[in-house]
Amino acid sequence: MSSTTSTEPAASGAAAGPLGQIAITGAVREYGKGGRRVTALGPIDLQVPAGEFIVLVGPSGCGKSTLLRLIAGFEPVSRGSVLVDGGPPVPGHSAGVVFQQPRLFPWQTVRGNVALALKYAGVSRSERDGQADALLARVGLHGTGDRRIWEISGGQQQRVAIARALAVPTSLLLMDEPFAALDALTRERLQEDVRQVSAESGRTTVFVTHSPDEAAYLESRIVVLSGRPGRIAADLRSDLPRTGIGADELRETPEFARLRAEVATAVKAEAATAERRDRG
Ligand SMILES: Nc1ncnc2c1ncn2[C@@H]1O[C@H](COP(=O)(O)OP(=O)(O)OP(=O)(O)O)[C@@H](O)[C@H]1O
Repeated sequence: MSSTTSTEPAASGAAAGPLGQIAITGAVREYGKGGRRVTALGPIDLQVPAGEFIVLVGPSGCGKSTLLRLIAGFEPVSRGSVLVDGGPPVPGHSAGVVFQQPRLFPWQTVRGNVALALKYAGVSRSERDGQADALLARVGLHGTGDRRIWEISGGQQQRVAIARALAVPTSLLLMDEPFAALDALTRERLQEDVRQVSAESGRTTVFVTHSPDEAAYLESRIVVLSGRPGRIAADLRSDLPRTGIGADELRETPEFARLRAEVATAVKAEAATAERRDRG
């Protein structure tokens, strides 16, 4: 992906604290009412310094997406607090979010999809197309602005979704299994690119995945959640070499294999514990 753009994350309002910092304290999310109340997540305590890239993994249904929605401000906490840049997150403003499905507007062009996000971010009409093209170039889609959504591949659609998330003027990027529906080759290319985009933009990034391989490839801080209600079971950090080494070469190192196995073992152990508990 190209690093040439003038669209850098902007300050997200008057909130105090370093831009992109996430502070989660005793956060719990419950669903339902009365006797049917279910704790889906927590309590969670998690600090993510500004500019850090963390990967969230855990058994199915443990609350990974719920945690992301709390950080995005799409849902409130039932107890505890989630602060972004020192204040409560504001939905649509505190974070750029990429979902498993690109969720693009099919009646808009590729450029139009990104320009719409820029419109909501308050960018003037005269600047939108230029900034949209710069963001598209940044995610490897130079020259595709006039194409229709149905004319581009699934991988390219997900790149448009990333460009759209980068259009949100915040220092936080949240990604919820964004590559799960893509073929292996496209997925690997996008993994490489997302690491680069995140590093170039300096955004704090929280990336949810089911895949131990993806987790190990993407980052050195991997947070493993337990089975429901999701709590932090492990906060793994590795010193895997990540600069001056190609993706294939990295995947062939014994350190990478060890980290991938460590993540897989931790997730399997949490899933087994949750299963035993659910069976009573
Ligand atoms: N709106 C809701 N109402 C009731 N329960 C919900 C709601 N959203 C999520 N849940 C429950 O909360 C739990 C956590 O769901 P969540 O989707 O966050 O898990 P996840 O780890 O992202 O799952 P997966 O890996 O399968 O995508 C699940 O048991 C789910 O059924």
